[in-house]
Amino acid sequence: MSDDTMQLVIIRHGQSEWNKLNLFTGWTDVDLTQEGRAEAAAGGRALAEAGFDFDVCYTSRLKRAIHTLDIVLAEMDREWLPVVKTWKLNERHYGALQGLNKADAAAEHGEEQVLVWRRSFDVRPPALEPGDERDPHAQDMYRDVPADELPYTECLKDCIARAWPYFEEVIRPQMLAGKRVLIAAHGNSLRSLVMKLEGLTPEQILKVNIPTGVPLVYTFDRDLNVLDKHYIGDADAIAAKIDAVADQGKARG
Ligand SMILES: O=C(O)[C@@H](CO)OP(=O)(O)O
Repeated sequence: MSDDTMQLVIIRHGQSEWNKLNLFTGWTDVDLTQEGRAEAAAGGRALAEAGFDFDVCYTSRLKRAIHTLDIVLAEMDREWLPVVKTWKLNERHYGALQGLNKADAAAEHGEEQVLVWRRSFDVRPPALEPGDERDPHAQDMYRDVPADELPYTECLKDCIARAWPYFEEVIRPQMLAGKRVLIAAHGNSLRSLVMKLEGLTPEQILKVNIPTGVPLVYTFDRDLNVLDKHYIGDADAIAAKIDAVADQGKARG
């Protein structure tokens, strides 16, 4: 890579237990399935085989992303790299939908409504009630976060409002300093970054689905203009994975 370009690799966690069950997940801290661990390992091997290396890694506070990163780094023999875990890269909070089956929700409320909840830019899912057992205010993992910053629900716009400033203030300076950055995060926290990095409109981001466990490589100039973007892996298999994510919101046929 020449001095006037910057590299960023992002990877969505591998299949989680609730991806497998097709449940709205958000901030629910579920682990990877065996298939999810295998996806993460394949992603790590693909990065190693393509000659990628990193200087610093970022992930969320949720174990499905943390474990994905651990597995990727193990495959690359880079377990010693610094890793920053931040709630700002957590999945979008899915409010009171967390734990509901997406296909059941489509059967009950209609596929259009589920598409709005899943992919609209600025419509929030129904919020958690304060005191709900899923309320992040009551969870040890967020005890250092100011209470007024913790959500009861989030639309993509809300997720961008926390994830993008973190990228701008923390990650971008690392890239400008020449550090090669790897981010392991979630479908919608990564869609937040993709929307801003690529300057997409709300209509364009609606159609963007990120496959599990596949590294996505960006090359930028120093002003963060995208020069190149590509997934690493078999194009047909990746397209099938992207379609599978889009289809999760359909009622069972
Ligand atoms: O349930 C979730 O938290 C997300 C990611 O798995 O799902 P969706 O793709 O429906 O936004």
